Amino acid sequence: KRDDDLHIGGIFPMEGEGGWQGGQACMPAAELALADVNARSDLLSGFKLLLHSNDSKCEPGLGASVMYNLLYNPPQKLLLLAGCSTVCTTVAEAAKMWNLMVLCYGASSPALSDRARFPTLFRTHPSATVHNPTRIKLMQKFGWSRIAILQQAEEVFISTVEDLEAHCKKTGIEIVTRQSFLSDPSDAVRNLRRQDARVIVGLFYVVAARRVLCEVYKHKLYGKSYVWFFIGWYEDNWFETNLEREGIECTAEEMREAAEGHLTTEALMWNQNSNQTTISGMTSEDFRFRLNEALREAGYDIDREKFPEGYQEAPLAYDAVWAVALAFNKTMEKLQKSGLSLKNFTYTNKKIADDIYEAINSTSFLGVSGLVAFSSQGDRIALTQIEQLYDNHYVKLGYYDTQADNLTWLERERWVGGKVPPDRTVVVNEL
Ligand SMILES: CC1(C)CO[C@@H](CC(=O)O)CN1
Repeated sequence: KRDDDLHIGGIFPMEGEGGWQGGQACMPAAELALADVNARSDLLSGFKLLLHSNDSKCEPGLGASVMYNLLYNPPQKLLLLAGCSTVCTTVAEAAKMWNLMVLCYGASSPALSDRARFPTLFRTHPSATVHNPTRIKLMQKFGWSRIAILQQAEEVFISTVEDLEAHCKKTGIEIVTRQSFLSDPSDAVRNLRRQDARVIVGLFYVVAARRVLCEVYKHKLYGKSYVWFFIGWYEDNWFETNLEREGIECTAEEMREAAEGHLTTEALMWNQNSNQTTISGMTSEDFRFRLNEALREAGYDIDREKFPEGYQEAPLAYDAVWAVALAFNKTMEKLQKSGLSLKNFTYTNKKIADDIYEAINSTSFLGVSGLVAFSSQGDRIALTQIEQLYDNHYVKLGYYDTQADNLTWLERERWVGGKVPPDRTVVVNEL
């Protein structure tokens, strides 16, 4: 039987200047998944899944024009894959006009968790708010009920802080001060000292993080009386690189001293149980091996750690294609009962769109990024990981499963002063 083709559009940030150019590793990962699902005789039998890709440079404007090209040029597309929060916002807001599902493999903005604005959006990349229940869990574990927030004035951090404040209200954690800055954090950090902040959650991109850390050093807002929560997806030695280039006035030694002991939270994007076989038949380490092969062929010097952007998120793109293939497979079976197939889909056919929506909404499989399942708002349900920096390297402290409220703790934490820093000045009454 001639192979019929099912077409999907792919919008990948590849060669842009700003933002996240994660398509560099995510597009090869998506192509690996495409080859794998098409090789499966038990999936989409009689059909081949084809991906038509273009570069958005992580620019919403270019992303929109790429989307229109994909939609107004044959063959008709059944669904769109996209990356970058800004591009996903634009694409997902428009896609509903064509009854198209949008699967985002690289979008962390909390604003996307909005079914009113984005009725057809799903994402294998967790929202930035996934860190918040983990932060709260750690505060409760260490008895911190008085915290401060320091954030960069960027949309993703503003909406993450709003979600964190809601969690704090619910759990009786007092926020003594919330300081924000555009690009120079010096006043904000000085205000933290004035408010006697001791447990501080920091939300900013990595360049701003280096500026913050140097101010923290200058104001001595570190050491045995302070606990900092930073974001865990900066590169490992972020606090001692690019200091000259970015005009950081602290030395690498001073930055290391200020960074000692800080905690980080991040969403898990690679299945931790590296010998667990996933739906593709691979373990996440098998996937890493094949991805590295593909990236070497694309010219990246993997063996000298020259990874392309998006390497961390590559499993999310790989699993996004599997989620599409499984959803299409489920939809085909359903349509077959009424003598139809996905070939009957048109941009005005809401009925088939609803079938595809329902199929994605009920997704649940073990991918290379872990269990793939979505919340009612289309958000990826993900585990988070907690690490601590000491002796200049990150040590895994544990994992948190928000759904099950289950904290796996490895008892490896170490505190500069030898005990858990208190969240406020402790007055010792001389007896
Ligand atoms: C963890 C990170 C770096 C957060 O930003 C995502 C990109 C975006 O949200 O635009 C990619 N993954």
